Order: sequence, then C-alpha cells, then structure tokens
Amino acid sequence: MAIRFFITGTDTDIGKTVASSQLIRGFSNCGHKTLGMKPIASGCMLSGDILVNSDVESHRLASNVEADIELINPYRFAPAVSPHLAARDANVEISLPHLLECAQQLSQMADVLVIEGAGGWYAPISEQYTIADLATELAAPVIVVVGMRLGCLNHAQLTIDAISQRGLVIAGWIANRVDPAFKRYEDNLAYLKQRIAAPLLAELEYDDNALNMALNTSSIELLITNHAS
Ligand SMILES: Nc1ncnc2c1ncn2[C@@H]1O[C@H](COP(=O)(O)OP(=O)(O)OP(=O)(O)O)[C@@H](O)[C@H]1O
Ligand SMILES: C[C@H](N)[C@H](N)CCCCCC(=O)O
Ligand SMILES: [Mg+2]
Repeated sequence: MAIRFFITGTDTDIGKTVASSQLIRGFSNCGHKTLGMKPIASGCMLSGDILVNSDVESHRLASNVEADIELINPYRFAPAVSPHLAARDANVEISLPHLLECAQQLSQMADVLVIEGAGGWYAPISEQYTIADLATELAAPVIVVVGMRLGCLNHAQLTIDAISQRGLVIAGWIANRVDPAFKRYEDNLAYLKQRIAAPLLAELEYDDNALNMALNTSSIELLITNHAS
C-alpha cells in the first residue's frame, strides 16, 4: 500500500504542479515506485477526441509507473474555471467515493502516491464539497506549496490553519519562488518558518526548468521516514 501525500497550495497557479512533479521525480530517483494523481482537472485541451491536462502530463513525465488515465485523472474538463462550474456545465457530479476508489487502486500499484489538488484548499468541486473535503476523505498527510509572492503570508497562514482544523497532518511545506520580482523574500521566508511548525522541505528557485527538476534527496528521505507505516 502506497504512502500518500496530498499537495495543496496557497492559490491556483502558485506551483503545485511544479512541486508535485519535483516530489514525484525525487521519490522515483530514490528508487520508490511513484505515481501522480490529479483527481480533478479543469483547463484541459482536446487531443483528438481525448481531453488532456498539462498537470497530468507533467506528473507522468516525472513518474516511473504507468497507470490508466481513468485512475490518475478521473475528472477532466475543458474550461479553465473552478471545478464545480466545469463539472456543472458538463452535467457531471464529482463523486468522492469514486475518487477514493481510484486512489485505492493506484495505491496498490506504487510505493508512493502524490495527489495534487486543484486551486487552493477551499476550491469548490461541487455545490457541497471542496478540495478540503477530498483531502479529508483521503486522510493523507498534506504538503503545502507556498507561492512566494506578495500576499503569501496571509494565504499561507489561512491554509495552514484550515488544514489543521480538519485534523490532518501537515507533512511539510515548500517555498516556491513563483515571482522572481518578489521583494524581501528572505524576510518573508523567515516569518513563515517561525509560524509553520511542519518542516520546510525545499525552496524552489525561479527557473524555466523548474518542472523538470527533482526535490532534494534529504527531504524525500525525511518524508519516507516520517510517513512510512
Ligand atoms: N519555481 C518556478 N520557476 C519558474 N516558473 C514557475 C515556478 N513555479 C511555477 N512556475 C510557473 O507558474 C505557472 C503556475 O505553476 P503551476 O502550474 O505549477 O501552478 P499550480 O498551482 O499547479 O496551478 P493549478 O491550480 O492550475 O493546478 C506555470 O507556468 C509554471 O511553470
Ligand atoms: C483552472 C485552474 N488552473 C485550476 N485548475 C482551478 C482553479 C480553481 C480556483 C477556484 C477558486 O478558488 O476561485
Ligand atoms: Mg497544477
């Protein structure tokens, strides 16, 4: 049964896919059979008659295990809008039990399963549920990606508090330099380090090649040591 990690972030477009890909590649490079999962993707492109999502393709490139798209990305929608709107427009009801079943099947095919949310912690996936509900049902340790830009101190604290309210373990956080022009980076990082009890797993530089890198081995080993059952 795989060790699972749920990847969330301070917002949409702050580097969850970059961080997830680096995590998947890091686990793979350390010899762990590793799969990515993107339960719900809005913002897909048509390739022939199949909807494809760039997050899923990035995960696949980093992974050393193959799995069916219906398991790794069960819900795919073309419009780049909130998942609850994309699903409503497509007349699809996103089923939490179905997503849990897909995660369960993937967990039997790998040692590590890296599950990327959509948007931030409270991004809606239906009228009733948000990403927080999905993560809570999955009961996986959470890794928080902080997009290091102005506003991140507030967004990071809100996210950390909301995850803790669910009783979920925060396995660590990643500082992603998504904005190379962000002023006072070091001071902001120091503030966050003081307030987030979980380990800082990595600082990701702003780099055009960030998607193709691997997370540092020491953090990969820490995650395995702390979360292997
Ligand atoms: N460290 C970085 N260096 C350079 N570019 C980055 C970095 N992190 C993220 N980006 C770029 O910022 C954009 C958003 O990143 P990413 O797709 O990982 O966000 P996301 O949080 O996964 O968004 P979504 O909510 O849509 O899944 C992408 O174009 C990505 O290449
Ligand atoms: C389309 C985008 N890239 C993401 N896949 C979905 C972001 C949902 C954000 C919802 C919200 O908080 O307003
Ligand atoms: Mg993404």
